[in-house]
Amino acid sequence: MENIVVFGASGQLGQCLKKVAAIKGITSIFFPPEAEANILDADLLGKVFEQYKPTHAINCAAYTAVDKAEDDIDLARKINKTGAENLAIQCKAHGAALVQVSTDFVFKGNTPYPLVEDDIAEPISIYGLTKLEGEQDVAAILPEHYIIRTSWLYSEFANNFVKTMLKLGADRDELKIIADQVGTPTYAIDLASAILDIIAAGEGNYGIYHYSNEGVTSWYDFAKGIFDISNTDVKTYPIRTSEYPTRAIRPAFSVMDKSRIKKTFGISIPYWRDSLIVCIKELESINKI
Ligand SMILES: NC(=O)C1=CN([C@@H]2O[C@H](COP(=O)(O)OP(=O)(O)OC[C@H]3O[C@@H](n4cnc5c(N)ncnc54)[C@H](OP(=O)(O)O)[C@@H]3O)[C@@H](O)[C@H]2O)C=CC1
Ligand SMILES: Cc1cn([C@H]2C[C@H](O)[C@@H](COP(=O)(O)OP(=O)(O)O[C@H]3O[C@@H](C)C(=O)[C@@H](O)[C@H]3O)O2)c(=O)[nH]c1=O
Repeated sequence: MENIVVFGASGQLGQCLKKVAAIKGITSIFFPPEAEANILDADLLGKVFEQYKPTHAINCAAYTAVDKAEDDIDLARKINKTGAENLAIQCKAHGAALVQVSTDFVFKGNTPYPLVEDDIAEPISIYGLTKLEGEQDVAAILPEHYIIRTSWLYSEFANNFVKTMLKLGADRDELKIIADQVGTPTYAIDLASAILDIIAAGEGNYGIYHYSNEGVTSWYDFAKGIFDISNTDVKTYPIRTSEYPTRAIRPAFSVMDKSRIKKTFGISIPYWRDSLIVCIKELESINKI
């Protein structure tokens, strides 16, 4: 019987896991708050593992402020690398497997094809680099790992591109959005469901996996989809990356090939626009209350 502990429980994916676990009727899953389960505090982690005796830990804790990380390297590295390493050490000591969530930003973003798990990771940002370091530490310490790289996460919870666009769309007459960065959005509820299904399968098959929704889009077309589905009336202009300077460089192309996760675990993945419709309906029903 699986016994799961989620770290980073109050973040976007942590909250999605809580919602999906309740829908699936999973009761042996625990969401200790950061004060009780800080991944930088080895003693605290030891106590959490003693208390819950997990068969699986899911690491949703991360430093995700991509631009800020460029100037906050030490903290980004502590959380994304050392925190992951701490969890892998605890899992090893207590016989648990670890789901380590990672990102498309470990790639440079210059391939002419969807990225497979064995493609060379060459991060171009501090966030991407520290996430890759976290992956490498986990893999070196703990063979019983699932490293799941995902991209462009959004949901009804926490901060994300969908919620930012809905807010900006309501406040402004026009928006300029990058059209030459291409990838795939991922509804964090779909990812949470896939993670819980992988754990429930209980068949090992450890390793690196790519997971996003199906399809390909740009940030511009993603925004157009958000405004179309939510009936938001705002003028949008497609722009180049060079016209929207940011502190961190982002990959131009980070579409991931999901064949491995689909084949290994028999997971079917929704098309990105279909999931976006579900999320916006969810947001609309929350806002009505
Ligand atoms: N968001 C995205 O677009 C994408 C995210 N990912 C990856 O998915 C995973 C989940 O991301 P998401 O849920 O969106 O991120 P969030 O930023 O929403 O959540 C991360 C959570 O980790 C918490 N945290 C930070 N430091 C610690 C710590 N020392 N101990 C315990 N918790 C801590 C944060 O708390 P606080 O807010 O207090 O700092 C926050 O609640 C991450 O691994 C991320 O790298 C991958 C691709 C895309
Ligand atoms: C707000 C805004 C953003 N953009 C662009 C900037 C950027 O290239 C893109 C997305 O911006 P954001 O800052 O919302 O997203 P960003 O933080 O870059 O998203 C990334 O987060 C990390 C955690 C990941 O792991 C990645 O997979 C990815 O989801 O949209 C515009 O072009 N116009 C705008 O008005």
